[in-house]
Amino acid sequence: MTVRIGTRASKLALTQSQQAADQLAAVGGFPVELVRIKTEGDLRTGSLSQMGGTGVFVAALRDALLENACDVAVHSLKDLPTGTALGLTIAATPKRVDVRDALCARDGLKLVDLPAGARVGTGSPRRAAQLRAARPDLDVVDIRGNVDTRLGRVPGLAGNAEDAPGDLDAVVLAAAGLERISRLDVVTEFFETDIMLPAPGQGSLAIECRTADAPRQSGSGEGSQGALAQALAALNDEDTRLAVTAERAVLARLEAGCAAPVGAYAYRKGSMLYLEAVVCAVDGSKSVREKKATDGLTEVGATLLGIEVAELLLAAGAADITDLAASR
Ligand SMILES: NCc1[nH]cc(CCC(=O)O)c1CC(=O)O
Repeated sequence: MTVRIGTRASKLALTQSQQAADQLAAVGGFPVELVRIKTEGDLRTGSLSQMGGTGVFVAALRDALLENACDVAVHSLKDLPTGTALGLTIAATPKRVDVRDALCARDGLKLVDLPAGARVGTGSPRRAAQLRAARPDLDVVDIRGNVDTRLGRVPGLAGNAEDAPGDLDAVVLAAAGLERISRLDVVTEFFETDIMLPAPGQGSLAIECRTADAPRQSGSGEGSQGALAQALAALNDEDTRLAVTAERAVLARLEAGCAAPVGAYAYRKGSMLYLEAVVCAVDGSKSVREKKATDGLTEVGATLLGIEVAELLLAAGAADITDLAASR
């Protein structure tokens, strides 16, 4: 048996798929190969909004799983819509890496050093809103493209000899993506979560497979599981699973679209799961922020925590300060 991992062809996707492949092969003892899946988002160059948002990247991989063109798909969890996919299961969330957003600026500048009017690029309304709240004098510019394209717009950060001049003073990217492609050298400041709450699921991967191949819940006879299911179970990190479950429950309860300016971060400490979430006005003028903890360290407990925090946000006026349904 060779396990086929379906992947997008971007550098970030290939890197994280290869890492998951190596780990699966190591714990499972079976051969693993990568299968490149072309997605609509890779083939077309138009705006993401016209294609239905980042979900298009995910949909092609899910189709490939259901059509048996691959056995496993590795997603960035923050790009996965909160709805479930019929016939598929998120079989593992490996231990999460750095959840923070990171400023990548010219000349080693930190946020406080950027001059008034400095042009800072991000395609994320969540990052734009929190940047503007911290520094209302910045010119936040909407950008898109893969990580290398974005870095290429800041002088000195492209990482190649024929460095383009660059039209931005800085960009904001997830530390996790930069870490995975070994480009943490471009970070000039890591934003702590009090300045910028990350996207729900940021820094975490979701390893998805057909439900028939997925590990069964404990208590239903582990010995009879297939080799793939056992290997997937070994890759799972339960604290990561609880945290991202709570974060994604906030999004789901808010019925927030993929471009809604919502941040959420949960983490387990001892016998408690802590969750903090924010909803912002995109212009940075207002935000509501709530936090809560639970000792219910189960999927259900984490989900209820997310729902409770979402309801606190709604009670505090979240729906009045921003268009929660915003998608692109
Ligand atoms: N939307 C793009 C995307 N999807 C996942 C990551 C990497 C970070 C992660 O895995 O959470 C990135 C790049 C970025 O936001 O800078």
